[in-house]
Amino acid sequence: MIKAEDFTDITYQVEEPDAVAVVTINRPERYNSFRGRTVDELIAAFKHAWADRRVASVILTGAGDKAFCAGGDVKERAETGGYGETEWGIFEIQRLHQAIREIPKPVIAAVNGVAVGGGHVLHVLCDLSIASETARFGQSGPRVGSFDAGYGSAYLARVVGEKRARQIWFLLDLYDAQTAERWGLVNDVVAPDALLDKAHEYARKIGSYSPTALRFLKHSFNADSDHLQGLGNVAFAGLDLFVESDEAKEGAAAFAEKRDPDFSPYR
Ligand SMILES: CC(C)(COP(=O)(O)OP(=O)(O)OC[C@H]1O[C@@H](n2cnc3c(N)ncnc32)[C@H](O)[C@@H]1OP(=O)(O)O)[C@@H](O)C(=O)NCCC(=O)NCCSC(=O)c1cc(O)c2ccccc2c1O
Repeated sequence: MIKAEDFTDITYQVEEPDAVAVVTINRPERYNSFRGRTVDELIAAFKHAWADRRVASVILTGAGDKAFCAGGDVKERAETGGYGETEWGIFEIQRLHQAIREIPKPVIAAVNGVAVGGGHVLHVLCDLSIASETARFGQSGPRVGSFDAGYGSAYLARVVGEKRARQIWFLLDLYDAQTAERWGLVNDVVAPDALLDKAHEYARKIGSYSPTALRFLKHSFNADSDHLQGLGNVAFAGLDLFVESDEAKEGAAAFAEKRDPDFSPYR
């Protein structure tokens, strides 16, 4: 497992007064999109936080004021056909989803900018989400030749309801923080410079409560939707094959070349 001092794509800090681990995706030049290395580091960070008795909750955020996370690094995918080197030679995004759900401590997303594609899925999987007033939310897979037919769609529908989830995935618009709050996609909306303070306020409260009670509650909330993991296994197996196709490659290439994709041959 990657040691915290070797992290290149994220930063990891334990802030003891609030008993919180702050995990920051640190690729602002790529809108904090993730490659394989980023995903490996995020998994390691959640394991560090899980094992550390000083930590009662985790804040997940992005560096800078533009992006929380723009999902998979589409430029890397367009250039290399994949998401780059990883520790085990596997792109372990599903393991990251599991780590966020299974760590027996609440995870708070502090959404500081765009949360799009796989980055939107990350915040949806967090236990709580706080948005900056400037945050924007949405999915983009069908525009760039991708989809998340596991938690990213089925669990999203539990959060916002079927119609809104289908709207998010079929229209691919971006929604502002106020709309996200109205839809129940985020718990709070605050001014950009108050975002981390609000996240720490949540963490401080959580840190004062019984960790065992919180652990049972988190597992209990999860139990009802844990079977979606199986759906995710099917979906990601399909996605691995789909991203190899000309149709999916057209989506990634169009994004990198700053043009509209032409999916008409694949109808
Ligand atoms: C995020 C945006 C809506 C922001 O739009 P805006 O107009 O504000 O900014 P720009 O478009 O000018 O972007 C600024 C700058 O950042 C670069 N950038 C943005 N997003 C990415 C990205 N995802 N990868 C790489 N680089 C990115 C952008 O190119 C600009 O750089 P310049 O050098 O040109 O200045 C908008 O940018 C946007 O729509 N971005 C793409 C969002 C997206 O499609 N994400 C990927 C979805 S697919 C995915 O997430 C995914 C997840 C998985 O878990 C998978 C698992 C297995 C296989 C595939 C998976 C997968 O595809």
